[in-house]
Amino acid sequence: MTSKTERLLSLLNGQPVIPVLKIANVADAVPLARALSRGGLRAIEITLRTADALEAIRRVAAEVEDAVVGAGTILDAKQFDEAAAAGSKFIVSPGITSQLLDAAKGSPVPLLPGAITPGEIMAAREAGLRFLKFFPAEQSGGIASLKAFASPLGDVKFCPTGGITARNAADYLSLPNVICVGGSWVAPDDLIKAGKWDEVEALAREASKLAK
Ligand SMILES: O=C(O)C(=O)C[C@H](O)[C@H](O)COP(=O)(O)O
Repeated sequence: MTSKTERLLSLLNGQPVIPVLKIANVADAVPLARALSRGGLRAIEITLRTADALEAIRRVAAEVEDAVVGAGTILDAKQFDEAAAAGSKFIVSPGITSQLLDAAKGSPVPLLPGAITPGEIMAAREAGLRFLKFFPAEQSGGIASLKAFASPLGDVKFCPTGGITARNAADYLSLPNVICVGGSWVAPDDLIKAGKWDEVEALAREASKLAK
């Protein structure tokens, strides 16, 4: 374990599921983060896939004390810096580039980059990272691939994301090299749009009970 990995793991604090959020309307950010937090999912990933994402991160960081807000879909160093400046406690990327690794090296905010191949995992390892996102998980061999990594790349742990749902999350979490999973199923677009925060809270509560 390197110190950066330890810092990231301590932020996630054993949470089995990281909600991956797409916030179309910035007014939804705070009530959504509160609902997830009430349901036991304090660490959340707000993806930079909408125009309001950075403002959503700012608001959650400022207004939702219980939340540990991270930024997702970070593709380059500029976005890394903007997301960190907005108050992100951690940064998630679908992949890994040397520019991103450089940005993370110069920042106290830990990076969870995506990796799929042994070469990508080894590049992240060389940069001192021992905890990676495995994305897109289901489309990239899923559980079978993660099992195959366990022996040759045994000191690296994963947060599989992409295609994970309430149906298969427990199977991923049962793997020794999986620490948590990421997914959007706990905060579906239709519930956010309708402001059904109690239903989001119920989905979060169910997810937070999954054993790791
Ligand atoms: O934007 C990113 O950085 C991503 O990582 C993509 C998300 O992880 C997936 O969109 C979540 O996948 P689903 O749970 O299958 O919806």
